[in-house]
Amino acid sequence: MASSEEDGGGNGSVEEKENGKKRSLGALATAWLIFYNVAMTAGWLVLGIAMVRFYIQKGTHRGLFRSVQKTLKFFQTFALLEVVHCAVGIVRTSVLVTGVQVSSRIFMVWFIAHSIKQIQNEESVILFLVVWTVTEITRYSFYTFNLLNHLPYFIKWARYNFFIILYPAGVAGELLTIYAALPYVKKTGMFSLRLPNKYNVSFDYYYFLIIVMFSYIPLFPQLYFHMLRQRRKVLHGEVIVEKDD
Ligand SMILES: CCCCCCCCCCCCC[C@@H](O)CC(=O)SCCNC(=O)CCNC(=O)[C@H](O)C(C)(C)COP(=O)(O)OP(=O)(O)OC[C@H]1O[C@@H](n2cnc3c(N)ncnc32)[C@H](O)[C@@H]1OP(=O)(O)O
Repeated sequence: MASSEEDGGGNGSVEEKENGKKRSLGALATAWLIFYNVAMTAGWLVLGIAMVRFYIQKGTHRGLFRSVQKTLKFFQTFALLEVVHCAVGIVRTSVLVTGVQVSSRIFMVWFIAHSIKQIQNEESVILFLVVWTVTEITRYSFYTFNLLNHLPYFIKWARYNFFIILYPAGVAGELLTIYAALPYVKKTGMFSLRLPNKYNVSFDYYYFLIIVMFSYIPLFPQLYFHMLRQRRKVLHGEVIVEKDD
């Protein structure tokens, strides 16, 4: 998975550097991105406030996922547009990096937390929810202020430092949640297709989940090192020289 610098990408501000020159992002694209990022910041803020209020009022995490799930599903699914942004080139980040990040989140929301009610009260669900919320409030406000050319340093700092802890914590929450789902999936055979059937195809969701868990081993470091490279570039001004080949 190439880094965005290696792709020649990794830029979505009003003015983009291209081959050493500055390139203006169209007014329409900029306006859309500002709208998108403001909406996403607001959405994740609403989610964060709802979680804090729930915990203060009820004094427990039980029922928290259920109470915030509509907002979570809406805004996390809306993030599919990020892959579109990369694909159409208004945000020059790698489609692959963004695709892995967004699809793993969509998978967690719809095919794990939504589909398996029995695991919704696990502490690990709250762990990834809190981690995602802090990450996304920081990330979308970073993009918004960056597009407006008024980026406070502490937001930039938070964007490129919080992930050092939050990424492994989020991954731990996600993996523990999938792990907690395994016995239920095995017992019920959900989303599985057994032979014989008219399609002559068999699929076992239980083993699929185990493969997904193992796929974190090669994929997560790629995302983490991508962010470390972004951090070096943005906070320390390091230029990553493209290879000729
Ligand atoms: C079907 C089953 C699939 C199962 C797959 C299983 C494998 C899963 C392995 C992966 C595990 C992931 C786990 C994960 O979910 C856990 C967490 O998220 S924990 C929380 C911590 N996470 C993070 O901090 C990362 C959050 N995500 C991201 O940051 C991005 O999604 C990522 C693509 C990883 C990196 O983003 P990007 O490359 O864009 O980096 P930058 O933020 O530095 O941006 C680069 C430039 O692009 C501009 N940009 C990007 N997006 C926008 C936007 N929306 N609006 C405007 N501009 C944008 C940005 O400003 C930068 O421009 P510039 O260089 O000018 O500053």
